[in-house]
Amino acid sequence: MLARRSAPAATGDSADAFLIRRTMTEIGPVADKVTSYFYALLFVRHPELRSLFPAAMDIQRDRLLRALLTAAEHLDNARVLVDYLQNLGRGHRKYGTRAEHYPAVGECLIGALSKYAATVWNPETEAAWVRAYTTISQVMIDAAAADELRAPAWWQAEIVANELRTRDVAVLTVRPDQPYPFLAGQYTSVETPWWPRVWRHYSFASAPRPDGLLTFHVKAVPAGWVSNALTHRARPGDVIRLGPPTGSMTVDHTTDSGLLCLGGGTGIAPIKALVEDVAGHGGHRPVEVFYGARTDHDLYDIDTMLRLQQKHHWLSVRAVTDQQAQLRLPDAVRGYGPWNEYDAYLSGPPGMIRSGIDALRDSGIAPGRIRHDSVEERLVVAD
Ligand SMILES: NC(=O)C1=CN([C@@H]2O[C@H](COP(=O)(O)OP(=O)(O)OC[C@H]3O[C@@H](n4cnc5c(N)ncnc54)[C@H](O)[C@@H]3O)[C@@H](O)[C@H]2O)C=CC1
Repeated sequence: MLARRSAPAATGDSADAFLIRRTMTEIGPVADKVTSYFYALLFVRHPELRSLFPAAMDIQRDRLLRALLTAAEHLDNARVLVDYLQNLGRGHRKYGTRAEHYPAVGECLIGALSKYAATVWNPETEAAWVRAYTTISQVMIDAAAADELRAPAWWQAEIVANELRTRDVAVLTVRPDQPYPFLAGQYTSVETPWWPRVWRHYSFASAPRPDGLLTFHVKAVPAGWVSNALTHRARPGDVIRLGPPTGSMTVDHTTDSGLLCLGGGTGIAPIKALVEDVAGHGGHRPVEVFYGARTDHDLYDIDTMLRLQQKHHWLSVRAVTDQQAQLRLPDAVRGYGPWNEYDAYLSGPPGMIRSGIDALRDSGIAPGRIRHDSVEERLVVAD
């Protein structure tokens, strides 16, 4: 039990969850100020923690606070919360976060919240936040400690190839310095030597390979420091750092259901990994891939996908370009089917994921069978 369940029963929330949501409603309109004040407090009171964060804090934005608030929001949903926090705790090892840092963060979080939620702040609210933060941090600390026994905090990986496929999309191949176990469909965080402590997410573009190499598809986006460095600057021999693998967009090998996969732009990367994964398990199920891009030229991986289609009778690949179809990827999928016997996998820009979910539900796929990475996480994938 993560939070005490008592009144107020009207919302189904525990008393703590109610007080926490009330604080969050209050700070919602001034979240930017809360974030700035929180970091100001943290770095003034605990200057030794400054080196854990990137030099330019505008890149960091509100990631830490947002993670804490996401956790607080799910206070009454123990299963979701514990999974989320364990992942977060493991992921924090690569930043150099240690157990003794957590109380400092908690104290500054409460300092920032009490200042900006002053009208609803009282001793009960403060006590609720202290309880919630104590639980949150303990789950993270325990998960980090357990992970320490079985995996490094980060991996170093040497770039062995950087193949520019279009003006702004590169396919990177890297060799981790030690075995890197992951599942097809997952993603990781990447730090380049040029922007220390700035981490960005990328999906694995291949299923685990016998040679241990990993591949990523990176699109250089405007003002994207990491993506531009990886696309245009990284050369064979350069060494990047990788965080642990994460994400649940993986294939359920206990069933033989078909897979309906929508990959938009560089979102095709994990879809290609899923196809290889199905092939590696014998390919006893239909896989239908819809690969969307703005123009034909942007279908930078279509040759690979068509080669896979030629090789595997159970795989069908359809390219959909905005230009040619006059409609976007999710709408194109509505024209095929029926899909009600399929598990669906969505990967691409947040707008595509949102409208893709609607289109797939309309096509009769149960919500529980639609898999995609968190849109919020994905918002920081590309920059
Ligand atoms: N590099 C990687 O490993 C991964 C990247 N991603 C995400 O995929 C995205 C790829 O960006 P780009 O290549 O620039 O893709 P893009 O913006 O060119 O869009 C690709 C496709 O998505 C469709 N689409 C875009 N916005 C849509 C909307 N609002 N509604 C419906 N359909 C829409 C378009 O029709 C197009 O077919 C980024 O957001 C990135 O974060 C996702 C997973 C893995």
